[in-house]
Amino acid sequence: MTEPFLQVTDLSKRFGGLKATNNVSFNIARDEIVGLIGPNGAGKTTLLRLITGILKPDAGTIRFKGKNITGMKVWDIVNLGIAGTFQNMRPFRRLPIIANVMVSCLSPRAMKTGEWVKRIEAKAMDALEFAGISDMALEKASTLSQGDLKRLEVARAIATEPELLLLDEPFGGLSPAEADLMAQSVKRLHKGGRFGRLHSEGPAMIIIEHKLQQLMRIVDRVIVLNYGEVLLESSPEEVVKHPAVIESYLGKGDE
Ligand SMILES: Nc1ncnc2c1ncn2[C@@H]1O[C@H](COP(=O)(O)OP(=O)(O)OP(=O)(O)O)[C@@H](O)[C@H]1O
Repeated sequence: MTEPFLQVTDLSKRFGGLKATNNVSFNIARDEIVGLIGPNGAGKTTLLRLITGILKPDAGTIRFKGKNITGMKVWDIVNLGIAGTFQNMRPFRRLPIIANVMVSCLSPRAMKTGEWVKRIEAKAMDALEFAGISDMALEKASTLSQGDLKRLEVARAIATEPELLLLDEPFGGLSPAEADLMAQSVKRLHKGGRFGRLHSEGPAMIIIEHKLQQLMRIVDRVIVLNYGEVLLESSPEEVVKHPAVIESYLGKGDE
């Protein structure tokens, strides 16, 4: 039997007495886009941070392409092909926006031997173009709005040419029209191909998002978290109909 692409088993993480992630198990297939939803504080961001190695779990395992990556360093996990964007965005604020993306292009995974700075710059520019902020490339990252910081994070993540992309609220801070465009771009990226000099293998994706309208249009499956546990795992159509989801999540309105 072939190993699942990503396999999370009995994952738990506590912060003091709080069980932020409680015995969470799920698999992701190579060709999937999966939505991760749930009320504020349900443990969504914690779960993605555990997968990328920013946080270490107290218990459980994470396997990627058959390899146990539990507790590995972030940089090593990036090099295996997992990249993420996170709410707590910390760019190099004094550097130009394009330099922030060039740093990602310099990861051993993304950089081909003998590549010249000009080529890396061109690749970073393509990533910025994909994210819709190439016109601001030479401005300092400190000048970016919240919404544009999000786009910078997307550009930085895709510049590593990941096989698994973890997006934390990619539509946050964007207007409905901008969110629609970003959703289309995300879907296009998932299909894979060339974006200028950037090659996309068509990454599998896990997307945290409160803007369900845009999210449900692009995902194959949805995992609903509540109090750190998996409440439900189903198709978008089933999830939006589920009484527990309507009560605990949709009832509060599609923000
Ligand atoms: N570093 C930390 N130290 C202590 N508590 C934390 C830490 N990170 C998260 N928590 C707590 O863990 C719980 C889960 O937080 P998390 O950010 O994962 O939820 P979330 O589902 O992503 O929420 P939101 O939709 O608001 O972003 C929350 O109660 C949060 O306060």
